[in-house]
Amino acid sequence: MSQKLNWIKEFDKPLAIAGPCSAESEKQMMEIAEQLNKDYVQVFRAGIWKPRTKPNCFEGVGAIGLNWLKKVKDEFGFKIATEVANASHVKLALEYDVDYLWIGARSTVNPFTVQEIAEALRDTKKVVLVKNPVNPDLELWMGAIERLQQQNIQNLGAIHRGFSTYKKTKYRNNPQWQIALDFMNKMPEIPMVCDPSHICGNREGIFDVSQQAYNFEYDGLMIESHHQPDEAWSDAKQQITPDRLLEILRKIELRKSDDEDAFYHSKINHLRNEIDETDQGILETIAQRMKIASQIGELKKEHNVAVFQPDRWKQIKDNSVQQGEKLGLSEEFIDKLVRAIHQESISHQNQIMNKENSN
Ligand SMILES: O=C(O)C(=O)C[C@]1(C(=O)O)C=C[C@@H](O)C=C1
Repeated sequence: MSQKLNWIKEFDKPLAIAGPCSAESEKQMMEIAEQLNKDYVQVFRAGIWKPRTKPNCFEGVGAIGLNWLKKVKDEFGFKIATEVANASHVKLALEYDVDYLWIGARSTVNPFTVQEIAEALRDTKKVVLVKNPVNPDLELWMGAIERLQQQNIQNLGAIHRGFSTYKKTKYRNNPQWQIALDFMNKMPEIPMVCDPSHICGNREGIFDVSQQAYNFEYDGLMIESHHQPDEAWSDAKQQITPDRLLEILRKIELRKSDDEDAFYHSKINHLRNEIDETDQGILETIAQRMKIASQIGELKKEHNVAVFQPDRWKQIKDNSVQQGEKLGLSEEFIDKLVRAIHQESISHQNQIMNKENSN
């Protein structure tokens, strides 16, 4: 936490940004603001301009909603936040003294858009948060932060909202935690906020994803909250009531980076040694497997047989998934692991084939 940018240290509790997916009416905004617990929620969010997948959907109330946001700020003392997707949104949001502006996942993918927003925000002291791009591209996410830094914008943060997939998983947007963890490693000063609403796409998973984020020492949460979630004009399935939100925020456990306790240290060091030895064994086993694959490669070359053998590959994959299940390893993990091993194996065999060809 200590090396993080100062803006995140302003609050005595972890950052919680909450409020409706979309501003719908002044009454809706005031009712939600009234119901959100001020001890746990510091920032009130509402979408004013909504980028929607399909045309003819509700695309946000537009600038009028900024009046309602401003009223929430004045009457309830929340800081206020909204999404901006172009320079005119930025201009209006600044006019209405919006405190936190975020760049949405569909904007982060486009460097022209990010550049336009960054230039419109030049020198601002407002907090600017960048959602991960919809596609799993760490460089694009970091590149957006760099564009903002180049415009002398210093109060920056990132929002992890998960990544689109063609094959639907239990998540609306697959978290792919490793990408966010890599981001935190490469930009340790940038606070990381998790958006479990967009990761889950439903109400049920929000606690687990939020807790997982805190298990990784994230700095805050952005959770969509509506006084009548079923009636919401956008993303109804993933919004939760202010009461449920409070329950979640109270229940979540925070984690620290380390513990001074001597017993903890000796125990974890011992276990980490065991991990190192096990990893060494895994690598030796994989290297041994590659030697066998190379022998198969030589044999195939002699007999003019193709490297890729779809039936055998399928058999290996199915067997591994079955074995993995017995060992408590997920199908998703086994699938990735055997694919990586197979890819390395066929690349060894290709080298053998090509080397002999060029002689
Ligand atoms: O069984 C083979 O033919 C191999 O070359 C081994 C192997 C593997 O590494 O598992 C590699 C390539 C084939 O597509 C199938 C399997």
